[in-house]
Amino acid sequence: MQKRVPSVQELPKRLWPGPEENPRSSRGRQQPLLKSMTAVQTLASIIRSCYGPHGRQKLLVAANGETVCTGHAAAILRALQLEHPAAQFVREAAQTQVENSGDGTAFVVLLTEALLEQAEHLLQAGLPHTQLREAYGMAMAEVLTTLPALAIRSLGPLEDPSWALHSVVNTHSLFHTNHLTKLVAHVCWASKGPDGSFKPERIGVCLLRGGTLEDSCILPGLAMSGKTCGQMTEVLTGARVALFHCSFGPTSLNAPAVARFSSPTDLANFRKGSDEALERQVAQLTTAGINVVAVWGKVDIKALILADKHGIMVIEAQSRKEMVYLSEVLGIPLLSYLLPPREPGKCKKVYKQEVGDSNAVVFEWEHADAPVLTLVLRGPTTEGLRGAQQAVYQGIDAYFQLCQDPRLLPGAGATEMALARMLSDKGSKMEGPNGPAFLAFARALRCCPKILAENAGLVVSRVMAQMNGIHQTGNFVIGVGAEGIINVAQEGVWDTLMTKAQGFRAVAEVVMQLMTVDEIVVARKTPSPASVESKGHLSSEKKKYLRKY
Ligand SMILES: Nc1ncnc2c1ncn2[C@@H]1O[C@H](COP(=O)(O)OP(=O)(O)OP(=O)(O)O)[C@@H](O)[C@H]1O
Repeated sequence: MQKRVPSVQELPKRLWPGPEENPRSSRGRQQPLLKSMTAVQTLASIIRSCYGPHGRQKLLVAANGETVCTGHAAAILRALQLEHPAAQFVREAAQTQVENSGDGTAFVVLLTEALLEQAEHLLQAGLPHTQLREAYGMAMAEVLTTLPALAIRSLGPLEDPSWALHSVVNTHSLFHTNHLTKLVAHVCWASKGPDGSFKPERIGVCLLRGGTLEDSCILPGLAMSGKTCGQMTEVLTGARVALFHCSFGPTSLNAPAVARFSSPTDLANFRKGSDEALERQVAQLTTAGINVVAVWGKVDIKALILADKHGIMVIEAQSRKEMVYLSEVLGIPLLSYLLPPREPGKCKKVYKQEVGDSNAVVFEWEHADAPVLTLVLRGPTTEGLRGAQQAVYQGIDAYFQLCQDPRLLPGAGATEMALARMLSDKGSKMEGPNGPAFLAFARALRCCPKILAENAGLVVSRVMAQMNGIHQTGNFVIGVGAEGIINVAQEGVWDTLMTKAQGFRAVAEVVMQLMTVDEIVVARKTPSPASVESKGHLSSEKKKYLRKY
């Protein structure tokens, strides 16, 4: 039977009657028309409590066993093992957002959910998919056109960026945020090239356990956590580096040979032989011009004595990630045998640096593309340091965005509220199905300030009513603070225009796509037809392996 499309006059009536007057409402609630609705709602319910500066943190244990305490949506999404394809799809969009702009992950997930919820409501009321998509597309275009007009501040080319980065760095950090924001601003500013260009890869971030976040500092070049082992603690000119992820000592225990001894002389000869081999290996490094060796593994005392004899500086690294990064910067491989690399990694100098009671090793280069500064983060726990590291990366990414487009929007939900007001004004004057769709879009946008208020423990209805009242007067710098509504311009809460615009585009793409899906069919790995047929259950097996959500 063909579905009847409601007339233009009929649709608004269907959208706003009481529950008893809407014959489809109760039926619709049991069976969502948008098949991705439940999965997206579940995903959003995980992220919701982390949104904004009063959001909660999650203690995550990733699949590799690494623990991190974070409120960053990107880290939470990364740790989730999602099975539902729609949830995976939303996660991918949110991850693309964070890869492109470093921020706005939660925004993408939460606004997607809110828009789908509103779309579901309109579909239940009988609005055809095609018309809904078209109207949502028009509303999104209005949002993207209006957005630049709301950007009332911009970062000057010679201005200290601390004020602009404060809310980005501050959102998920618990302590000493001013100090951290100042460090991020300083490191970004000072690493700019002579032509004023800014490259995030010119900044290193090093985590050093010990002290507090207040003890964090900036070092020149690339600093890594680790200690120098022998007498050589610095190479101040022409450093030639080799990197190893094996022990710095006799040939690895993984070697296939098994030594068999029948007398003490055999043992003495074997020892002499392996000592000679080790001496040859260290001498080979010197011949290849290596004078600095960084090792992700144990440092053997005999090998260290030989290294000292040959004037090689030996560094015992403490983080594999830092070794991988160093290998990328130097352009040399991480070797698993004690052999010289084909080409040594070159840098100007390498030296030991004490930071409080911890040790770091600094690499400095002369060429322009190498890291020029490292922000060294201090703190008592690795989990806390990882959270601070994420805040630092978000700050660096935000500065990168501001170098491309310096415009900033009022934060704390003020921009979303202003856009909602604009769409409501337009929608209420529109004829036909576009009107309800614009109003639904506006309701979805209000989810952002609503969640901020919820997470701050405020009375949501009161805050929203106050905010709405002031926005109606044309004052669009009113957002949600810790104790109620705030003037974001006075409080200095800003979001970058680029991040917000990219976020809206990402949401548009996901929502439009998910609205077209009428069924989600997942093909499971099927057993071979022979084995299934032999059991005589082909049809039921087929059903089992072709699962519908
Ligand atoms: N001090 C503050 N007071 C009020 N609102 C703030 C403050 N700092 C940040 N915000 C607001 O919090 C919102 C951003 O929250 P959050 O950082 O949790 O979301 P996100 O950027 O989408 O996600 P993520 O940072 O996890 O990628 C923005 O609207 C921002 O303006």
